[in-house]
Amino acid sequence: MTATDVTGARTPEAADVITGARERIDSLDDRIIGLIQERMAVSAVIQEARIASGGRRVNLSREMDVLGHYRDALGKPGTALAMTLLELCRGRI
Ligand SMILES: C=C(O[C@@H]1C=C(C(=O)O)C=C[C@H]1O)C(=O)O
Repeated sequence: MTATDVTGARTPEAADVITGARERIDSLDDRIIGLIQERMAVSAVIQEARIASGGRRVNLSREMDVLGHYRDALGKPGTALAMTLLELCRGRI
């Protein structure tokens, strides 16, 4: 397969642009995944502390703030992204 086949570009120049930009996206995705894993670990510390103190794992008012933060920054899809992050961090409810 040529670079143009793999990228869907119709010229070698466009294929070069796409190949370079895809490398940046792959690197960004690795960093995003690392940040999500870090978020999961910090969230777990909070949940464990609350449960050990006799509280509940989930705190809905805080989750509303998190959802609002993502919605304000990213619009409606931000809410869906935040819901997925919350599920990753505290499991399904
Ligand atoms: C981390 C917390 O605990 C839970 C997980 C949250 C999160 O991952 O953002 C938010 C609220 C809680 O349901 C918290 O209360 O801050």
